[in-house]
Amino acid sequence: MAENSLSTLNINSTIKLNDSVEIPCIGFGTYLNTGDKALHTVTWAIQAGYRLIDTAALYKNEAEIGRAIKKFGIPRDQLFIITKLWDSDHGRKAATQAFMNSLHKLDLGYIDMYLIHSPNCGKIVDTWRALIELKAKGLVRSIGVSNFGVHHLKALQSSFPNDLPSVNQLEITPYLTRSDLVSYCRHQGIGIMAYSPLTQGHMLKDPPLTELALKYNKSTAQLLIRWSIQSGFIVIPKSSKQERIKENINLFDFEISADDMLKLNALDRHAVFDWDPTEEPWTS
Ligand SMILES: NC(=O)C1=CN([C@@H]2O[C@H](COP(=O)(O)OP(=O)(O)OC[C@H]3O[C@@H](n4cnc5c(N)ncnc54)[C@H](OP(=O)(O)O)[C@@H]3O)[C@@H](O)[C@H]2O)C=CC1
Ligand SMILES: O=C1CO[C@H](CO)[C@@H](O)[C@@H]1O
Repeated sequence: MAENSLSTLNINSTIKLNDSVEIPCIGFGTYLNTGDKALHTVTWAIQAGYRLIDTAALYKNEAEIGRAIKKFGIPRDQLFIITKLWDSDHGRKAATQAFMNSLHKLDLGYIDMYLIHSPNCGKIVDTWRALIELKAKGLVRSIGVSNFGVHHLKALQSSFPNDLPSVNQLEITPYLTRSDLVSYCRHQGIGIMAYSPLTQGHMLKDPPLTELALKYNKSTAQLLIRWSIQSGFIVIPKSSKQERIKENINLFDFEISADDMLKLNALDRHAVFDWDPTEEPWTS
């Protein structure tokens, strides 16, 4: 996937995936936003203009997210809902059942994208077959993976050469650019979705970042999210606070220069702040 054309980027920009599904370039992450917090934050996110919501069975907030969306009353086809299959639910039957549970909890008619949360389970081939069937039945529009390394993708491709994942959701930031994996995904036409784009807060006061943010009169959080979008990634920042939720999508009025993109890329130090299953062995 090519880098985004800057002049055309706006809050409604989408990326066309290898299955022709159009996905918003920015979405709202929801890990740790549970119960009432999930209800309020998703409402604030939709009000602020987010149209993609990222959840997972693991996050235990699917029902609240579905309720918030229905209460808001936005037409279903204006939203893009992602949820994920957890590691304990692999295999054809278990994966199908887990999907149906998520579908039931969200209660939004269909799911836009279903991801295998990680390759840590050992039954990927059977699981992927189940996802292909769910897509064929029209219950999910797009299927993909998360935390897959190049060896996992190659193994999956050898069994399913005509059914590649539409995306690979990965932890990616200027501090963790994963250039080999990103380049492999690009060559295969697999979209890249950047999670933990704010380094989970850890690097937001890093001097090179604060210096650049000052130059653009933006926060370091905005600079990191904009870096992701300009890199051609779909990006899913999370916050539990209304002001930050607004701040994190208010980034279509500036553009990071090519030189500054290089400076940001040079911050790479393979800094992982979440987990990293991309390194795990493939077991099918
Ligand atoms: N597939 C996978 O394995 C994974 C997927 N994800 C997905 O990606 C999403 C985002 O990643 P996540 O790990 O949550 O981390 P993020 O990098 O999005 O960072 C979230 C942290 O940054 C803080 N924060 C948010 N906005 C600002 C701001 N403007 N200024 C200062 N601090 C800010 C938040 O605090 P506060 O809430 O107090 O604002 C929170 O502590 C997840 O919620 C989840 O949906 C994440 C990890 C793994
Ligand atoms: O999606 C996720 C999967 O699990 C991780 C921890 O084990 C979480 O941090 C994360 O948000």
